[in-house]
Amino acid sequence: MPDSTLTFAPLETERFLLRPLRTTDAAELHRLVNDWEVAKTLARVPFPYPRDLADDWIASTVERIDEGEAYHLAIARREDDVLVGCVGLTRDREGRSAELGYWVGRRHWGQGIAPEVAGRLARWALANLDLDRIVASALLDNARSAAVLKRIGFRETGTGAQDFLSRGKAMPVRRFEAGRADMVIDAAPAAPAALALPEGGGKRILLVAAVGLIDPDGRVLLARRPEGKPLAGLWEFPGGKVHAGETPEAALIRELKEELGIDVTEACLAPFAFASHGYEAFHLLMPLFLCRRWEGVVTAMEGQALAWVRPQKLADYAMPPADRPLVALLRDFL
Ligand SMILES: Nc1nc2c([nH]c(=O)n2[C@@H]2O[C@H](COP(=O)(O)OP(=O)(O)OP(=O)(O)O)[C@@H](O)[C@H]2O)c(=O)[nH]1
Repeated sequence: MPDSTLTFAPLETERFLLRPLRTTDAAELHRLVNDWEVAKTLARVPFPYPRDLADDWIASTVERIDEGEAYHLAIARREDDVLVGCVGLTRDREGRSAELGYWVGRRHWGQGIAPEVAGRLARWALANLDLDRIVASALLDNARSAAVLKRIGFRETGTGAQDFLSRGKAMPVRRFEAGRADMVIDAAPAAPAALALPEGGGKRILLVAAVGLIDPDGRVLLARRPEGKPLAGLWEFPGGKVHAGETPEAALIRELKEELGIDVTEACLAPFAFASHGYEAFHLLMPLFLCRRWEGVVTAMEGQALAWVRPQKLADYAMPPADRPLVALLRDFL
């Protein structure tokens, strides 16, 4: 888990690297943020901004990344590591939510930096931290920031008031929110297993084969959907779409080799139950097999997080809505 600055792998975007701040960023950070045009839009930044505060702030961001509490990162140009601003996320563990914020130095405005970096951090967070939603706010008269949030998938939820350190008073703000469904980049699943459209229209049926792999201790394998896929960050049973001309068993054997590097035979796949669930863009039909025997070592071939989970603990993992009935059945059966 990227919970430490030692192990926190910088996030890449097309033009920038989002990396932990360093002590050597302090002078440039101070130069960029000690600017009324920037500070006046930020709730937690004083103006004027004392030079020492840059050092203290950088030290605190490093600590908070290590503790997994907040991820305030430098926006650094990939070609020359020049600092152009900051983007950050502060967690509220109880609410399974986090607050997104960002600023870009005035000399770097007009290049579309904010949507590029804020979108990347929000997608990363939903895929890798145990969050269900991200919130953000923009000053009522900051149309530019509101447009950034809308562009990356945030929905406007209302208005409110927030204390602004730079202004020394509470200011009216517009509030925004995004969950997994909002951040999806590629909402429509690829076509392969689309069965014919039902007469009279309606949603197409997507056939997906999945498996409950069970280890000798009776634990079930869950895999986390990686960033970039719909529902990123949710835990699911390994598997995938059934391609045209494939049986569910053949699809599963192929997917288990591709995703987990293991060999499974059809004889070891026992039909167990199925999920039938209406998503917005399609209706999912998903047979779930159980499997206790395979060859090879379970390996995250696509870098996805994996977890062997006791049946009673399955409910602690956020899973796609289609899986809920399957979890209950598994818990009773195992
Ligand atoms: N494998 C799997 N998919 C599930 C589960 N529950 C569930 O709703 N799904 C849905 O079934 C669909 C599976 O598609 P996928 O994108 O994983 O299929 P795939 O591996 O072929 O992906 P790819 O087309 O990106 O290669 C997704 O829409 C996913 O959200 C589950 O427990 N396991």
